[in-house]
Amino acid sequence: MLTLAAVLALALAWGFLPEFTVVVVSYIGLYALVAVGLCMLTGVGGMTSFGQAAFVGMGAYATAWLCTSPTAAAWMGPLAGSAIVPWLGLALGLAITFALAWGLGAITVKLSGHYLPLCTIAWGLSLYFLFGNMAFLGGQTGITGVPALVIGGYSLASPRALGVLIWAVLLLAIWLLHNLLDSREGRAVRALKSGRLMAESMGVDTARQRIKLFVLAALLAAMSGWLYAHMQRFVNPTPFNLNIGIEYLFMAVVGGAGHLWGAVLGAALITLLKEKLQDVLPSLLGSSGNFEVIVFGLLMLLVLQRFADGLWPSLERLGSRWLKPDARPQPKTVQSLAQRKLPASGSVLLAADRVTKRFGGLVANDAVSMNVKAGEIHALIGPNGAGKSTFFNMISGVDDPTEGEVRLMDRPMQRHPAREFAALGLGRTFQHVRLLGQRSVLDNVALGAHLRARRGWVASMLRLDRGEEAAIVAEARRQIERVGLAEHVDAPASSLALGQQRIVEIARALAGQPALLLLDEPAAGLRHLEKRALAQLLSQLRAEGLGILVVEHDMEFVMNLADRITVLEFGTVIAEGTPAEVQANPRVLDAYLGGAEELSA
Ligand SMILES: Nc1ncnc2c1ncn2[C@@H]1O[C@H](COP(=O)(O)OP(=O)(O)OP(=O)(O)O)[C@@H](O)[C@H]1O
Repeated sequence: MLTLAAVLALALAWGFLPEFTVVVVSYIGLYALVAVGLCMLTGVGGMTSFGQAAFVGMGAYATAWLCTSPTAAAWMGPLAGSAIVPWLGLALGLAITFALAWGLGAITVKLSGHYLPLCTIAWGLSLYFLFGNMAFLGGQTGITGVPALVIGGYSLASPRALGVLIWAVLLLAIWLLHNLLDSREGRAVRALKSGRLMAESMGVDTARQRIKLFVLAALLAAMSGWLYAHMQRFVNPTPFNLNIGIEYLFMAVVGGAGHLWGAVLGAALITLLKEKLQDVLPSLLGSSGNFEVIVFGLLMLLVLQRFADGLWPSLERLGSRWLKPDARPQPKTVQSLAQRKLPASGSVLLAADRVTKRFGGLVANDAVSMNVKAGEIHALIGPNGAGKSTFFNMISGVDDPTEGEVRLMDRPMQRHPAREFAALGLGRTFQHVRLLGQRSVLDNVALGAHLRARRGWVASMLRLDRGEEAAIVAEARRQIERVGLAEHVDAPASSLALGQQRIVEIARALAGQPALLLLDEPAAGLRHLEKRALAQLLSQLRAEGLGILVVEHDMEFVMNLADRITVLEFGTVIAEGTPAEVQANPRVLDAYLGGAEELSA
């Protein structure tokens, strides 16, 4: 609301603002366009890039070259010099950026940790030097004589006219990105930040999403470069160097990486701050040194120290004291999501045949064979270090067995990624809870339904996915109610107790309508009554025909619930049978220290 009011006020005042202010506000718009792309890349997707300035340069140089080069003019024939050329320049800039960002992204975004930011520095530097060393791009002097944009015969030569286009493009970009974030694809993009394992297990193709995000941020930067070239009317390499790339990152982070309006705030603050420092410092400290760079650096340090999440979240908190957040509109009729036909009760869903996993000399799983059938709860137990988690990884696509075979729904699954397991009907939870802590329970659970819907990025951006999105949200609500967490539906996931977070993970798995559910220590951290409710829920799921495999240390829970139990010790199956058979097995009793009491719960 407040942001809308601010934008409206700016629109009304636009005609009356002094020329200098108009120029500054237009620059803020240009920088903000790059910063919102970075906000998606870094704040939402968790990938840091120092190299965005190079993409801005790509957009600027493409149009500058096309508009001024005699070679380009010869290619264009009668079109040369017409008002359409800058628009062709935009198409050229976006096309080159798209191809380059896709290529660079394919190589770099696979890298994790500090390697990715280092790579962005490397290509950011390379592209910057390329601009300065290419004779046809004018070397260090650059290209002059870039024409003004013309729309429908109306020239955008003045900053006041071009500024309107810049802010229109920025607002359109924010609207599209906001829509994207509020969709199934947006949830998939957000999931990237919590690591590949969780996202892939929900059916998200993480490599593809990361590249798409990277290309999106690069295209926004190129768009900004195009507008910049037609505002400045000349280009040279200086505004596209690494320092500026770092400043763009500052804008996104100071504003509040992950918040689109935070990027606009960051762009405004940093532009105004630099402007003021350049004015004030020389008169205070003399003009012999670049003091503004030093003071700017120190101020950034202070802001980041005080507001680690950026300024926007603090502003939002302040605003929420006076303004109620907009309620999510609830559609009256909701279409239903694709339904999976569950396999017949008793059919084998998962079969592990002599699965062996070696870590160097250590055999974590030694020829483990077991199966899970539809309509049964199968428990996998064993002392610490017995190899349960390793086996869990083998049967969920996280890791491949050294030997042996895993079949899911009768299909061999070697070297298939976790998302293909999810597509075949495997839902899972994690030993160490993997939720997006800042997002609501509803959002987290809705991610589980990712594979039950189809709409992609473009449909999401244009809000053509509303029917499907409403169906996902309705399904997520249904699953949250089913697991008994209805009162927490809008709470951030991290505000729940750890035991409840495990239940949220179960609801998320259920939202995918799995045929087989793998639960890693679901009862850990639950209180007695909560465990009873969980046991009831799992029994109900079994009655509905789901196959459930539970890895669990709580013997009372397991013995009262499971139909069959497999016991692992030192990576080997030492027993398999009903709870009564397992409890009477001397090898099992031996395996558990003081096992007699522990097992006969
Ligand atoms: N990535 C790995 N590299 C080397 N060794 C590993 C790796 N993962 C597991 N191990 C080893 O394999 C063995 C089995 O570990 P695993 O985590 O599967 O046991 P677990 O039964 O799940 O134990 P817990 O109940 O404590 O979770 C352990 O000795 C462990 O140290």
